[in-house]
Amino acid sequence: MANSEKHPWTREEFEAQLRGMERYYHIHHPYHTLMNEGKLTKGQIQGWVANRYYYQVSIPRKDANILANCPDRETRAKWIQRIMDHDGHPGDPGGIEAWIQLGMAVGLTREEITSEQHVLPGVRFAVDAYVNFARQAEWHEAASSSLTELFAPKIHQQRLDNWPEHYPWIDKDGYAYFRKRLTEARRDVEHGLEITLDWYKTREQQDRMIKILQFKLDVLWSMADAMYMAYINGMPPYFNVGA
Ligand SMILES: O=C(O)c1cc(C(=O)O)c2c(n1)C(=O)C(=O)c1cc(C(=O)O)[nH]c1-2
Repeated sequence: MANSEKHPWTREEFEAQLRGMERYYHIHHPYHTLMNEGKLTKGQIQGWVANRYYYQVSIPRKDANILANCPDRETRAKWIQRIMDHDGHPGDPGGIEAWIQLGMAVGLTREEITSEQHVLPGVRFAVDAYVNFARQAEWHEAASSSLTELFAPKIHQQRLDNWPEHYPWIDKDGYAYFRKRLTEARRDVEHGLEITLDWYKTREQQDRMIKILQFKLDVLWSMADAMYMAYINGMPPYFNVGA
């Protein structure tokens, strides 16, 4: 049956389909399962934190692209909060600073983190693909691509629950980022879902949204693949050709 002949999903069915995509979330990537089971070395944890920094600094640029393409004032007034969450505002140093604190808690220096010297090309390409998608896509589509955040509170909570036991060498002050995201991600998801469930009406459009969410899941999975190759297989780019 062609897409156009299929019945559209109801709001509830559509939301259930989106939530069902959790099976492809990076929580299931071996880099993350090893991390959650306490099986990563200090260097492998440091590699993850240093690389994820590039995601952290790119998220507000992604959100600024969505704002730039959005003619709806009410949406912009809400969406701008995401930029402030990460970049900070008076009274809150912001998520990027909290991530740097996490980096220092795992033994990296501020300079090592902010210089992006450890960021792998594969991670950079994956994250840049997300920012570029937000720049070029119709704004509802770009906004809806944030919905991997549906699955994020669980992964942040797992880290808060398991890291102190598995990685006692990490300074507890470093965990503020994960705590901060628990509430922020839930609020983001509420707004993101509202936009998404209102926007995609026909089954063809809803199927397209599933593909957009898959793209975003691919971004996160590909980041973890690049880190697995470099830090677990010991095969960073050019490892075999010498300096
Ligand atoms: O640690 C994680 O696994 C994880 C995943 C995601 C995500 O699912 O995209 C985000 C975050 N963290 C996060 O902290 C964050 O601020 C965030 C913003 C967004 C987004 O797409 O706008 N995703 C995520």
